[in-house]
Amino acid sequence: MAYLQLQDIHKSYQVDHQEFHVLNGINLAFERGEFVSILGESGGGKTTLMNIIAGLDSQYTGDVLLNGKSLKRDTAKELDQYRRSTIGFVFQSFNLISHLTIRDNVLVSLEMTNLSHHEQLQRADHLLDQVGLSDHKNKYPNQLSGGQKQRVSIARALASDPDIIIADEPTGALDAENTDEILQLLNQIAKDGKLVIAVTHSQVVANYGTRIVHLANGLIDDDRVLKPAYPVENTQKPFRDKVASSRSMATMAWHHFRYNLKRNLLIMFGAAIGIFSVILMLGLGNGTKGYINHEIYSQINPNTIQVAKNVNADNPTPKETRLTTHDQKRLANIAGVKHVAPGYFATGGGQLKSGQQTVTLSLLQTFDNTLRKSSIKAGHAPKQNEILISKKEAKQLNKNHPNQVVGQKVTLYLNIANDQTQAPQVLQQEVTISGVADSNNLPDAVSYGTLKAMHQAANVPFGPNYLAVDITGGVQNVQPVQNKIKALDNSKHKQAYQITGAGSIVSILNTYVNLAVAVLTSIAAISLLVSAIMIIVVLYISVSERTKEIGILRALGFSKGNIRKLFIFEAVFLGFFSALFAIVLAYLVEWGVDSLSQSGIHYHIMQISVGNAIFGLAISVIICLLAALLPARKAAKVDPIVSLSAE
Ligand SMILES: Nc1ncnc2c1ncn2[C@@H]1O[C@H](COP(=O)(O)OP(=O)(O)OP(=O)(O)O)[C@@H](O)[C@H]1O
Repeated sequence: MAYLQLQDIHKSYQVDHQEFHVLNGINLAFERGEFVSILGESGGGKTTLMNIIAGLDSQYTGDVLLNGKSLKRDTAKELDQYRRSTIGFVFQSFNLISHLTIRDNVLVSLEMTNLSHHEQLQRADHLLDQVGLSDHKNKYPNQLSGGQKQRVSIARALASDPDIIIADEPTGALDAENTDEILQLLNQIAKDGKLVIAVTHSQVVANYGTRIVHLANGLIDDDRVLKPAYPVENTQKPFRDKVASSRSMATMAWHHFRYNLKRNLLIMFGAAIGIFSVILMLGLGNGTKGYINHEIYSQINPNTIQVAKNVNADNPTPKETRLTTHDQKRLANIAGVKHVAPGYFATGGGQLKSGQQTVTLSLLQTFDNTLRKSSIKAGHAPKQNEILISKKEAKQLNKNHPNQVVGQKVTLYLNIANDQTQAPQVLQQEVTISGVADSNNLPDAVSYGTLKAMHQAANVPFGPNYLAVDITGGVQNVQPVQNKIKALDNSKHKQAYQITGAGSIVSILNTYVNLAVAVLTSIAAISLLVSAIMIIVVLYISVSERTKEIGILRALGFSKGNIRKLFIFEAVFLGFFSALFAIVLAYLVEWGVDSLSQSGIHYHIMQISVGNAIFGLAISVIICLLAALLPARKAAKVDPIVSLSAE
């Protein structure tokens, strides 16, 4: 049984609905140790036959047997494996990968072996030494002469220690001296026990080998043995072949990424703009939210909330809004509630009178923990028969020195509705101004005891119309407790209580800010779409530019999956570095904006979190991955025969 056998090979091409016969029944048998030259007229089908032997073309009739095993029924993966382990290619136009060094070109084949990286390097260096190129291993292909390039391609063909070397016009582009050197190398390969099949037009080349096969009209018309095949001693391979790992494909993609660095920098800059805008908007959202919360929380205590009775009526009577000790106990029993204090909010308003001056009070309530002591600019919190007033009202009493009103005696008039007599009534009490609040918007405040005494003195029923609920721990505990309070019901209402006071609007404000940030981020995200389209275009161009490289890799035994990964990895690098670029840019802008906002509003209005940066990175990589899917698929589908014959 011959080592390689071609049985009745027929091959035809369909051109304009016409069948064009190229091979009309080829029968040949080859042994290892032979150096066979295939001669024949141009267009006679020599390359077509080589592609069939190499497992690149499976659209033929007849069979190719290797050690008696048919290639015909092999799957695409099995044919990849056959090329990887059994076939080495030497092309007329060398077909080296231009962005890889000489050594890396040889290493490409070695990536598909089970040798360690160190052993791969050793073997690549040994092979380059064998072809006399050890001094050139760090050069790129365009820095070599034609003969040197062909020697690299021979070193690459030998890298995976294949049993068959297919050389298509190996000396076609070389002068006489280089031709002689290459023929000596090919002859040595045959002497080492491999089967060398060379397609040639040159009788000189043909005479160098051990056998000449002549092809005419798609048939073998002459098969001459010049000398016996070289003896084959050891056919045991020193290592095994394997599918190239993802790591190898990533390394290869990285080489190409670096080789095209200038172009990639421009693409990355374009892609980074979108990511940068998104990160910036998120940072601005954090800052704005933080600023609003900071402004509000510096005046009110977020850990104390005001809880009122839920009443449907538009003008509820005081009795309807009054909370009982039962309500107080119910709220105190909720997990996370530290303390519940009665509070009163004067819905009817009131006035302060001092001599001829009258100040209308916009808001009056009991001083409770919702109001921060730190918000008192002058004086102290109100005790019995004292009142804390806002800055605005203090200015009405003393325009030039508002803080000097502290200690001044005034008369407090309180408008109430007496729910026994159903008539409006005015309560009055002499009080001392205990302090001035550091804001125009904070309510005036008296102690609960003061209000209680005023009502009792006039014999009017009194009770809290809200409860100040202190919540343990940090601000994050507030929402869960609020939710629990909202879940409580009573005989009249599904929701027995409502949360009131300034604290309740913080979450509403935050919702608005979140909404605004989401809108701005979505607008910024449109530029991401533009980036994605740009990356798709760039990768498509890259696939077209690299069809030859894809063909070479497929001929060397890289699978379709490997080729897909090659492009996907390159896209991931693009996405990753674009995002890094965007993150650095965003932090620089944050630094600039913050120095301005610090001097203006004394607050970091731009707050890019690590989470925002990671989000930007993830989005960028995901977009590039998605953008790479179609081009990578196209690359994997490239027909190696077509791409290798491309000009
Ligand atoms: N994909 C294809 N579609 C149609 N015809 C093709 C295709 N590939 C090759 N042919 C034709 O098949 C014939 C054999 O081509 P092939 O390249 O095998 O010849 P060759 O003997 O290697 O020629 P040369 O010595 O000039 O390189 C040619 O006539 C060519 O035009």
